[in-house]
Amino acid sequence: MHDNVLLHLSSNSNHSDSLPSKLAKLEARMAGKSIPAAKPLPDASPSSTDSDEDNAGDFMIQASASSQKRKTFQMDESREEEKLDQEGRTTKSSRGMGQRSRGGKAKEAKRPHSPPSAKVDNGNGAEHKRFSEDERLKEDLMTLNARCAGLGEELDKARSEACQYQRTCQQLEKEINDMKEVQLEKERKRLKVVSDLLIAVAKGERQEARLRVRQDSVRLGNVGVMRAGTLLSEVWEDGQALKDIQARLKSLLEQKDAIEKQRKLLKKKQNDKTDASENDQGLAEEECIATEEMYRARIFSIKREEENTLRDRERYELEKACFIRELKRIRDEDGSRFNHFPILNKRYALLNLLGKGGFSEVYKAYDMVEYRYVACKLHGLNVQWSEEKKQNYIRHAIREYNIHKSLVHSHIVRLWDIFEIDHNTFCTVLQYCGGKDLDAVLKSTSVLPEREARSIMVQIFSGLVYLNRRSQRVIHYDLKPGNVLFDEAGAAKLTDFGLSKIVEDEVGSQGMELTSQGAGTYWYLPPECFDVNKTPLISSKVDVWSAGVLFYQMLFGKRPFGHDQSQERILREDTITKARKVEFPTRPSVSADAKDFIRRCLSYDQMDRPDVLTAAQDPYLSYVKRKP
Ligand SMILES: Nc1ncnc2c1ncn2[C@@H]1O[C@H](COP(=O)(O)OP(=O)(O)OP(=O)(O)O)[C@@H](O)[C@H]1O
Repeated sequence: MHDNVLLHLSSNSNHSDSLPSKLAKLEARMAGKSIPAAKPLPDASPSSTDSDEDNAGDFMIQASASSQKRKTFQMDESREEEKLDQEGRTTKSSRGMGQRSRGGKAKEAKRPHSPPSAKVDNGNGAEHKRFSEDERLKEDLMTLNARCAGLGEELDKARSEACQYQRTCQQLEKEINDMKEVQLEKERKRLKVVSDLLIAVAKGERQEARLRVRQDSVRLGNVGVMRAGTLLSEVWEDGQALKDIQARLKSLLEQKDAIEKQRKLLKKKQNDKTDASENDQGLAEEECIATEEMYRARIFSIKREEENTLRDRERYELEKACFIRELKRIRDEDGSRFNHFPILNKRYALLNLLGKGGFSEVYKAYDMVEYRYVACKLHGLNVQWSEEKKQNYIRHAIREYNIHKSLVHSHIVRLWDIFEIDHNTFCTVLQYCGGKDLDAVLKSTSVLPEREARSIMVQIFSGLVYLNRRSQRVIHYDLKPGNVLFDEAGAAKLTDFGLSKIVEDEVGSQGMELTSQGAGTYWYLPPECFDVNKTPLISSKVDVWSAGVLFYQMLFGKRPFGHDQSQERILREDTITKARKVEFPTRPSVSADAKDFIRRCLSYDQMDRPDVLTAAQDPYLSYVKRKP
């Protein structure tokens, strides 16, 4: 805005810049009066001007030039006014200028013009005319001088205003930059405070975890080191709780034995008293029956106690499994090269280790850009691997990333980010699930009530349906308890798409070729994946089988096929290839509908097994009862 005004004023000043020199010339001419007085004034008519250029002389030329300039000046003024009006920014000074110019015009209008006279024939008339011309020129000169001075003043004022504006702008710019710097510094401090607090909390949690483990190890046991020759190996040493349980069981057994002995003695006594009197016999029999009843009651009570103690032992085993898991986690955390609370990629503050997989460590972390907890999965390439193997692993991870990042569903863990840490390590950033994974749940409770297990199945199938309704269908292929996570609210979410397959559009109803045979966790894979005679054709029915195994495990605390077998033994003994019929334990009691659903999911032949979309519609998984 100010620039416009400036430009405008400076253009005016340019215009008036020429004025002083012109005025000086005019003044000089007037002072010198070098106009030849004897020369008659030319006829003012346009035709006479044309015909008599010598007679007209310099003065007339100047005069006509002067009036021409006046006109131009007036035009300039009116243009200037128009322009200012248009911009709606008429300053006070320009208003003054306008008034002045209007005053000037008024004067101009009042000023008697010297009409070209047809009868200029005597000296007096010419003298008079020259005099009035001189007067007019003087007046013009004064007006122009005043105008010139006014414009000069305005120019100075505008220049000083411009300088002021410039200084203000520079000042403001500096203030903005200072404020930005302060803001950045504050942000840095804030993040530092946040990360320091998070780290302090995480450190506290670490200490607490180690203290708990130390305390629990007295009760639950510990891993000790055993030396056999030069070989050192780790062995589990039972804790006091198991020793107490076993001592209690032993004592109960001894008590039971003692009572049994006494019972036998009593029986023997009864037999020996057969020769006593009838009366005595009656009394003795009464006594014997009462004693026998007492022994029986005692044995019942011992058995009850025994059952309770066995339950305690079961609980102990579950606690021990969790304890060992925690021990392993702490040991992995202590051995991790990321255990010093680093900030990765300038935004992820690593806190505590959540767990370690085959080739990865998963840390709980805080995203300081999005302000949320995340799980950072650090994939480490083994430095001893060949370059080809490393490239293979990276290709595999990128493939997994590309599949997983596009999945957005409430029952699928979100994948937010991926970045490189160093030449041999990269990190994927996942949605943090604050609950346990299903594996940990099953290690701590062995079986789940049917209602709870069914709800988890409904959620798993919700995720699977999403995978099968997308334009690019996905077979998860690695559904197992460790790949079902729970968030803080208890919602189940599928994760780990490392083995998943994309079903291409042209795949027929028979399914797609399984090219990566041998991968996966065998307890959870269907028979078709073990077919060695031909390249198996697979479909979403693989995930239906795995879901059936998961459901069975949640309800009965064990896997339906090869539960106690190692992966290697499952392959060697063709356990799954022989898994034609699923058997159910009698306990715990589970509804017939649940068993039927499991049977459908674990149909040996793919043709008989429902696909994901059909299984998800199963009445057993529907909370809304359908009308028959
Ligand atoms: N998004 C997550 N939120 C919270 N915990 C997670 C998350 N992802 C993984 N974990 C935990 O981190 C641990 C290691 O996970 P990871 O997926 O690396 O292991 P895994 O599945 O046991 O191994 P692998 O992938 O090699 O089979 C597990 O205990 C898992 O519960």
